[in-house]
Amino acid sequence: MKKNHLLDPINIGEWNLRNRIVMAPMTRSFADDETGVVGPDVVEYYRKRAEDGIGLIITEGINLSPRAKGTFGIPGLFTEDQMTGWKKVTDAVHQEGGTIVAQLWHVGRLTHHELTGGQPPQAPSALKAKGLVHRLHKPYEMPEEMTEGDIQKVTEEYAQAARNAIDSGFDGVEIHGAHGYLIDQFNSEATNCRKDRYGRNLIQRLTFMKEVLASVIKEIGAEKTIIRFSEIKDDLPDYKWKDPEESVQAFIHVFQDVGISILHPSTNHFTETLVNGMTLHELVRKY
Ligand SMILES: Cc1cc2nc3c(=O)[nH]c(=O)nc-3n(C[C@H](O)[C@H](O)[C@H](O)COP(=O)(O)O)c2cc1C
Repeated sequence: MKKNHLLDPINIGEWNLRNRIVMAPMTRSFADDETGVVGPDVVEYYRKRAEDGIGLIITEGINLSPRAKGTFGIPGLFTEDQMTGWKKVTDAVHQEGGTIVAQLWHVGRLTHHELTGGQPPQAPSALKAKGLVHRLHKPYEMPEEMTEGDIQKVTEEYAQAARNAIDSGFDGVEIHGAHGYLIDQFNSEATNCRKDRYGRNLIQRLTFMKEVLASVIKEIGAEKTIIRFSEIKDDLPDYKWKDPEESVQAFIHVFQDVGISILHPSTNHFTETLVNGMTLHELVRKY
């Protein structure tokens, strides 16, 4: 009989995981909405998952700045109080023998000024998302097109949030590059019509993701960094990569260029887009 390795230890990056069970990132909206600080309920939530034996916990998406926030109750990693809150979570998980990484999230255009302290949403291009803001139930607003200065600032915020994660006791970070949020808005031709070096064609659209990854890796190292990416955009359910094989190849080239090797493809909804009979995971493995 073929041996099942699910409960065998495995080394990934810098982590010696006790088994191969990974908890997917899941937004819980448990944080104090005003401060983005997590409380004892969040400590207990993650402690329990570690006690239950999960090998690697990837947290819910965490805001890297006030402007990154897309709905109510999302925690942050950009103030001292937020870091103090997370330190209690990471201590509790480590006491249970677990490993935990922080998923860093910026929603880009998928928000509203009522959620971001009065600031308008920002995005690669001034293209408004269809539909209503999650739980605010108001239409999305026209985002501000980011200048090169804005792009530089947000890139630095990713690196700072990654540093804050390590200083709060996390074992690493996952960069949320999937599901139609800011990085994905740069990656996709549906949401990026820039004419500068961040747009124009597939390779250049991936420049923002590449620079974010490079700045995070410079700050904390590639051995502590995961990238999540996907085809599906929550706000554009019918969107499909025009040429999935070309897209996956371009993504993998970026990952190789910056030296990141811990990949988290989100296969949610990819199943209809089998390429030559291959799933997204098989395609990723091919390149
Ligand atoms: C309640 C809920 C919240 C989620 N929040 C996030 C999130 O914060 N970040 C993220 O990358 N994915 C998020 N997801 C997607 C999950 O990580 C996962 O990809 C999805 O449930 C599909 O599962 P599968 O990948 O096993 O098919 C969320 C899913 C659920 C059900």
